Amino acid sequence: MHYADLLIHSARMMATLKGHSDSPAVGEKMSEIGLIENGAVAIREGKIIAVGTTEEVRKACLGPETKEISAEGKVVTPGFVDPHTHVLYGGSRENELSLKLKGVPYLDILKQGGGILSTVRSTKQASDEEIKTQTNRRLRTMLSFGTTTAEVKSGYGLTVEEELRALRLIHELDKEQAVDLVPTFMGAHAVPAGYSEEEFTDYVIDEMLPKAAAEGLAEFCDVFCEPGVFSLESSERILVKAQQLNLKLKMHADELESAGGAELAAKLGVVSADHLLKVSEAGIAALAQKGVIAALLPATSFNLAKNSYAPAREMVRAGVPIALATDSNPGSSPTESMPLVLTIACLYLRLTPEEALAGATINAAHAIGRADQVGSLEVGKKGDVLILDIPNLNYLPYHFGNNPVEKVIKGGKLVWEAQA
Ligand SMILES: N=CN[C@@H](CCC(=O)O)C(=O)O
Ligand SMILES: [Zn+2]
Repeated sequence: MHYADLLIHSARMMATLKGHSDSPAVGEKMSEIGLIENGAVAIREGKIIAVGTTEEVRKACLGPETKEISAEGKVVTPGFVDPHTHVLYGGSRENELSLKLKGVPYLDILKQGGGILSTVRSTKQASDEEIKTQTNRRLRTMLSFGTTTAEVKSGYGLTVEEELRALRLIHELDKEQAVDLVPTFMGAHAVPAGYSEEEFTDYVIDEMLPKAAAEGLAEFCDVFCEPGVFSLESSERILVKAQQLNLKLKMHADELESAGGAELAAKLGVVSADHLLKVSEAGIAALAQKGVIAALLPATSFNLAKNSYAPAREMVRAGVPIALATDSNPGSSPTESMPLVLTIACLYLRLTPEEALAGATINAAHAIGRADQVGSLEVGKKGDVLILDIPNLNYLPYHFGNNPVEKVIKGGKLVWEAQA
């Protein structure tokens, strides 16, 4: 055994999330978070080389050059994985708050040329540098709230050039800052003026997807499948084409209306179906049967302020793997905070803190094809570790609206620390 570069020790409680890397945690297994009291984790050259009690890990890998960090009295977890974000954009949409408070529905704002289409305009107007500066600030906030890996979608371009630009910027940002980014192509995010849904679907299939795939710019393809945006039929056509181009699939499904989105997700065998507020019983059964991950976005439900949340308990009972994400975007979820998502997930999705943590780490890693690298504290994985300044796991969702993160370690390096 080699000596560690970094050894984090004496954690009052360390949640390793071990044992779920081959397949996502489902049902009762979502509560098995691999707790170790007085836990320690050792990292060398960016990767985890030992996990166990402080005594065991010190004995195995403490060397003369090893840097040590004490987590005494604190909780240690893997870095959060945020598997659904739209964090790359220009501008903001706080002007839509008053419309929302007057009761104007989200899709009506879009139909009037606002919503997503308003962000498409502000993104187009912004230079590459402006978009990167704004997105970097958001990514830094995500990091400060413990997110070490995040999926990021295009979808505020809606032309070939603008969608490719977004994907290129995601690649550049991935290299330039600490949060690891997984790029998703989402040209089918809204239908711009001047197109029918069918015409724009053809454009996505014939022009956008082949170019995005040819440049190797995206790992996943996602579609906003919702009556009034992209129908089941259009969504299926787009996703089938994406699959032919070797992209992995995701779907925004059954968010605002129950319309067979989950059933289509299961039929296509997508990696994750996201939102699912209005998923049908048959849809839940189909997701469970196909092992499709339900990526739930409770901060979006909270922010849409309609008292409507995904039926998470039914999904856990049915054996659907649950992941949690911020959905960070300028309209339906302008937040970067996974701890806030965990609180809303416990209070309104009725997940236990253990289930919520599994959803925000290992199952989230599965939802973006990274479970071999992140999402748990296990030998061989990236040294992405959080030290949370809380005495136990219940405290994480319990004390809401603040930041419980004391230190963020990414690839064995301290990349963020709370002010003393
Ligand atoms: N629902 C569709 N897309 C995003 C919202 C994007 C926006 O409003 O800008 C979502 O997942 O909530
Ligand atoms: Zn989304």
